Amino acid sequence: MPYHRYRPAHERVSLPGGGARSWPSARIERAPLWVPVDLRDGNQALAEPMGTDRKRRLFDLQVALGFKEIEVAYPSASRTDFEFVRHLAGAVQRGEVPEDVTVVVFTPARRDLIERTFAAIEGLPRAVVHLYAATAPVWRDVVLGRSRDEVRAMVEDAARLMVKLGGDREGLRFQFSPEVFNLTEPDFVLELCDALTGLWDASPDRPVTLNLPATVEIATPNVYADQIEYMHRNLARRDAVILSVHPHNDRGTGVACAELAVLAGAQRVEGCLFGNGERTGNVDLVTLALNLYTQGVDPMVDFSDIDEVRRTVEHCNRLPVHERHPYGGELVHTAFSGTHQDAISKGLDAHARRARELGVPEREAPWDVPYLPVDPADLGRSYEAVIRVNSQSGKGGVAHLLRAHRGLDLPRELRAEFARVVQTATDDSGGEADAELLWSLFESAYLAPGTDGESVRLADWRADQVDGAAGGEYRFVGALTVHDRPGDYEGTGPGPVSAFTRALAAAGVEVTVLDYAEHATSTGADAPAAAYVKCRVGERVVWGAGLAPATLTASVRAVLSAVNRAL
Ligand SMILES: CC(=O)SCCNC(=O)CCNC(=O)[C@H](O)C(C)(C)COP(=O)(O)OP(=O)(O)OC[C@H]1O[C@@H](n2cnc3c(N)ncnc32)[C@H](O)[C@@H]1OP(=O)(O)O
Ligand SMILES: CC(C)C(=O)C(=O)O
Ligand SMILES: [Mg+2]
Repeated sequence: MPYHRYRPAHERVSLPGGGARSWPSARIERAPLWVPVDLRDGNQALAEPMGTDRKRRLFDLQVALGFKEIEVAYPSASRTDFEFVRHLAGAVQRGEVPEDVTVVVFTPARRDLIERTFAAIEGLPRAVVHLYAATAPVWRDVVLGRSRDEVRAMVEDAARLMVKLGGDREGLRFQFSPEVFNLTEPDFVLELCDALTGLWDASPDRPVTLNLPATVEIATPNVYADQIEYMHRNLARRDAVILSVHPHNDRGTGVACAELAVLAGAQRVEGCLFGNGERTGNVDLVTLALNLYTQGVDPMVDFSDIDEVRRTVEHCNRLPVHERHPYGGELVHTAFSGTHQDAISKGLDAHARRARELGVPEREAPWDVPYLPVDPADLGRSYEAVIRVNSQSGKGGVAHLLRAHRGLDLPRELRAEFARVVQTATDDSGGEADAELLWSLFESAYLAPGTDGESVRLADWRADQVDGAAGGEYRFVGALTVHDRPGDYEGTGPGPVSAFTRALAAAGVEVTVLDYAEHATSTGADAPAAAYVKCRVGERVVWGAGLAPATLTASVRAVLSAVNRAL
């Protein structure tokens, strides 16, 4: 590959002065103003741009999520976009849009298109008109065919026209974007921006938004941060400027660029939900907002039902969101691998314990679960999808699913034994074992072992405490069929299980119970019981399990399960 055709960023952009920068040691302690541009920048990148219905649906979603400034259209681009702004003007007048929400419309620096833009916002009580012009050298030379002075004249003419068309209108503000800011000479951007804030008479009461796009990413995020900090420190009328950024994602570092830009002084970030947009997309506002959230900072937008947000965005864009997309992708809270599942399962248990100790609901307890940077429940996700089992999984994940879906809390050794059963099945199928499949594997391995011709069958049994016996001796009496030879047998022992093993011994089946556990499978007096026993049957050591309404029956079934598995 001819890499020598490309030049490193430092040969293409350089900052005057260099040196002092404060962003590396800054922290983000509050959310910037997020401005979704899905309905303009995102929309212009779709094969089938949105019509009024889809645009309105996305707009309503953005309002519901809490965005306060929303770029809604490029009204001079198409009838569809123009009509959408007219539609919104009607909606605002009918009181369908909250009063603290402002719409932004986008225009190039061309007289006819600016006039059309102002016609679109007629009757809107609050709006931002966003002017853009290409300012970077290659764009000046190749696209516009204008010198720096000519570009400045073009931008100033456009800005004056905007003042003429709406300068004294209450509720109207202006915004400027020097296109491909990150490739433009810093002194030229400064010159243009200062000219515009002067021409538009920016004041703290009526600030101008200066939006500095990384239209095409070309460098590592620290370079963008330096460029933003340079503007932050050198802009005139700084207190009358809302410093905004607009990263794209060509190098896959749009999120990093936006975060470093905020550290460097940006107050406003434009982007799209789940990162739709030109080429590799605009920066993803969902990721940015939730990155803040998971640092304990109020993101000022609400993603507590992230799947609904994703579905709506997918519907409106007619584009899928990748399964691995940060925070919102189908699979991002799911672990398939054994050691991750084990850690998550232990982490969730520890979290529940911590909440109990603190006396707070689990949703309020501090979050510290391995491999899960955010509590899926905070995003409206259930824990069910967190752990999924395939051939890469181990006992932790298998045990977690059986507990979550069937209330079975297997003893540690049994987990390992059953995990091997599951591993064989998933290796054979090459696929996933969902909760249903796990249950049927458990049933056939433990609850009905050898059903087609069980070696030992039990019918008509009872286990009673022997009256007056010291220490509460038990007698077990039952009809046992061993290798198709039926007979009535009995045995006594200090507990019902040992009494049963003696009856088995009388029938010729030597069983020693090595370990035993039992529990209710849910809460409540009627909860079915589960019992697990580890037995030596002849030369073999195996686990058995039993489920029944009563603990005693579950225990007897567990021994029988072990015996049949061994034989
Ligand atoms: C980085 C960004 O996202 S910028 C936004 C890009 N978005 C879009 O382009 C979507 C909507 N665009 C459109 O519908 C059309 O391009 C229109 C209606 C704006 C203009 O259409 P047309 O008049 O047919 O022009 P065309 O689409 O070919 O655009 C190129 C022209 O715009 C000029 N131009 C490009 N940017 C600007 C600007 N910011 N201000 C003024 N003129 C500009 C180019 O120099 C070129 O002019 P030329 O024809 O004299 O060489
Ligand atoms: C803000 C505008 C000009 C834009 O979409 C970009 O530069 O990417
Ligand atoms: Mg853009």
